[in-house]
Parts: sequence; structure tokens; C-alpha cells
Amino acid sequence: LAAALGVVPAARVLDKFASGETRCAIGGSLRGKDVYIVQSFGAGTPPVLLFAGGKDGQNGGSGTGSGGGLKNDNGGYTVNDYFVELCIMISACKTGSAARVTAVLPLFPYSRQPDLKFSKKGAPLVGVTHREQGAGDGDGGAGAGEVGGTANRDYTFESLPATPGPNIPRSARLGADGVELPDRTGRVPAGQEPRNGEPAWWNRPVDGNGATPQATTQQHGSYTTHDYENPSLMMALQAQSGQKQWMAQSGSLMANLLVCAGADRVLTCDLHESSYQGFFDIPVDNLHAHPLLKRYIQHNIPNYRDAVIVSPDAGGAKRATAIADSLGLAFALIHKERRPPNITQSPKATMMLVGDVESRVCILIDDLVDTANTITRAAKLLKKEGAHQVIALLTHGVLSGDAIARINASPLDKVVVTNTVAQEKHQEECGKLEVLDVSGTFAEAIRRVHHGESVSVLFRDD
Ligand SMILES: O=P(O)(O)OC[C@H]1O[C@@H](O)[C@H](O)[C@@H]1O
Repeated sequence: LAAALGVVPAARVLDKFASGETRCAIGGSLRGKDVYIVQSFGAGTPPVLLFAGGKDGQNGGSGTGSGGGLKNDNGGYTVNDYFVELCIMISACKTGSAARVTAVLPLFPYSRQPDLKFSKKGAPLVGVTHREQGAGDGDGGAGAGEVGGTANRDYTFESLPATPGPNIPRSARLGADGVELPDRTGRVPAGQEPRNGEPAWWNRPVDGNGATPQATTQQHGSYTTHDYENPSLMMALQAQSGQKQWMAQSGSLMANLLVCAGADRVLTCDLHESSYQGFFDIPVDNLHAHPLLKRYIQHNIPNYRDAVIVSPDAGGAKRATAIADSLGLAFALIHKERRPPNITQSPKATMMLVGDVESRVCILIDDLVDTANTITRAAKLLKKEGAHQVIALLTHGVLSGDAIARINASPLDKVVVTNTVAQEKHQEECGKLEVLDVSGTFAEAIRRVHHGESVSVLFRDD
């Protein structure tokens, strides 16, 4: 990004005391400068400080200084460490008399945890609609093994490897037959052959109830967003504690922390929910990656006009149809439905495909891939329904935990992400991964913000 802007990252010290507290110091004067702090929240990516001349360009337009160094830039750092570093750095710039500080967050942290609605009684609602006691229902990696209402023993929606988390016992990483699941490279473990000559992903066993052994309730301490949205898990927590769960309002808290630290503006990309902007009382520019994704489709998918754009869930349908409509392509939707046979039984998750994908190239569109449960399950269903090829196009490649192994072991033919999150390491481990560069988009947006020009005009035709 700095190279695209023709500036050099400014010098800063970013370190940790032995106690784990963050230490930050800015090298050089920021007085009257227009400062941009870039934090992409990927592994090993501490914030980078860019600054331009004072407003109105009176001090020239380029950044100065040299890159700062973070001694421990990967081991043990989490998104929370980076967030605190970011807040401290924003505050350091403000107290250093910067004229304006913009937090450039290509992937906005916590954006999948927007505030939840409150019920009349005051507790945030978690959307529980059925009486259920902790049965996995597919969202967190446990699959119901039914397609179109017909139990199918050869075809499950289980997550391979299991939904990640340090607390998952090794037994949860085994198939129901006790056979170890593929490793991070997707290789079948020694001594285990794909059955019936089929790929390993296809022929995984399920238990007698059609569910996998790694029910979501075993994964406390390592939730995915799917877990968070999962009524089964929430009900299980409630059953354990005997208390009604009270969900944190993380969305507005993150916004408040950034504003409180001194951010004057936020520049981000493809927010999971665009309503997140409403948590801020400072300007938020939400850039879009879909022009890049569209260009990729047009230039890299032969006969793309015959392809089908697919949304892996109802929540992403608007995003996917926007691309389908602008390219004039067919659209299909994967619909997940949970309906208990009666009120005393756990609901079965049923994945249904709405649309025709037979012999077609399917282009899965979503805002992000984290554990890769969503896109790998969708790919299985699409191949099952006769898709010729499945290519996933996503803005944010978070790819945490065993996501890469899951993709390697899946029928996905290709996964295309942007570098809103650093992808170098992921690419080393996944031959199916292609990366699109968003630095040009961010550089142009920063240039426009600095000169007071319109940012939305960048996406006017999309
Ligand atoms: O299934 P993983 O990759 O963990 O999560 C990605 C999904 O979770 C949703 O919030 C995203 O919009 C996407 O559909």
C-alpha cells in the first residue's frame, strides 16, 4: 500500500513489555500531519503508520521515515493484541498533534459480531426458535447428513477437519470410524486410502444419527461466528449455566474504542454488515472488492457467461446477486433450513440448492472465509448436484485454524481471496489459493480522502 501511494512507512516502535503490555512510540514529528494507520489483522501484521503532509497539502504530500519493527510479530499475537496496538498507536498520533488520524482496516475486526437486538426483557436476542438442548446442527461443523430430506450416508456436511479450536480433544479430529482426518495439507494420513477410489472428502462416515462426533457444544473457548449465530450452542450454554445468556454488544464497543483512542475516520472494505457504520459517529468509508472480483471472473474464467453465481447462504444473497446481475449471469442459492420434526426433538439442518448447476461452473460469492466450513460444505453440495467446477471468490481470506486443510480436502477447485488479510503463508500451504491485490483500491481511496475528494465515486458504476 505504501508503495502504491509512493510513501515510506513512518518510523515507530511497537513492542511488548515482559508483562504483555504494548509499548508504542512514534519516530519523528506528526504535528499537523494527515496520518493513516494500516492494520489488516492477519497473522504477523502489526499496524503500519503512513502519513502525508498537512491538510490542504501545505507540507507536501508524501510520507517520510522508515519502517518500524515489531520484535515478536507473529508468535502468540491475536486480533485482540493488534486491536490494542492500533488503539495505542492512534492515541500516540493524536497526542503527537497529528491533524487527522484515519484507521485503515481492510478487514474490520469484530464486524461479524454486530450488536444484537434486545428483547423486551432487556437481554439481547440470539434468535432461538426451537427447544433444543445442545445438538449440533451443522453451523459449527456438525452436520445433519441430509440433503433434500433424504438421509445420505455417503455425503455429509461435516467439517473436515473438525471446526478448529485449541480445546478440541484429538478424538474430535477423528472420523466416526476412528480414522484420523486429513492433515493441514489435505493429505490423507498414512495407511488410510480414499475409499472406493473416491476423494477423501467425499466418503467420510457419520454416526448413527447422521451427525459427526464433534458437536458444537464441545468447542467452548473457540467459537466461530457460526457458533455465535448458532441457536443450538447458545441453548447449550444456557442449559449449562441455568441462566439466560447475555450477549456482549461488541460492535458498538469496538467503534467506541477506536473513536475514544482518537480516530477521526475509518477506511475499511466489505463490512460483513454495512449497518456497522452506524455504530460510529465519525466518517466510515466502506470500500468494495466486487469490482476486482468481477474483473477476475471476466478475465480468468473461460466461458464465464455460462457460469452460475452461487450464494452459500441466504445472508449473502444480496452480495452475490449484485455480481450476477451486473454480469448478466444465472444465480443459485443454498438455503439452510432447521425444522424440528416436533417441538421436543432437535431440528435437522437441511441444505437445499435453489437453482440449476448441472454441468455448470459455479462461482461461490461471499464476504469472507474464516473456518471455511461454509464454502467447503457448499462446494460438496454443488458437486453433488452435478456442478462441473466450483470456484469460491471472497473478499477476506481470514482462513483461521484448519481452514486451509479443510479447503485442501474439499471438492473446491479454486479459492480466490483478496489481500485485505496477508496471504503469503496461506499460499504456501494451499495450491488452490489465488490472491487479488486491493492495495490499488486503498491507495486511491487514501489519496481521495487526503485531498477531500469523493470516495464513493470509485464504486459509482457497481
Ligand atoms: O464458515 P466460515 O468460513 O467460518 O465463515 C464464513 C461465513 O460466516 C459468515 O459470517 C460469512 O458471511 C460467511 O458466510
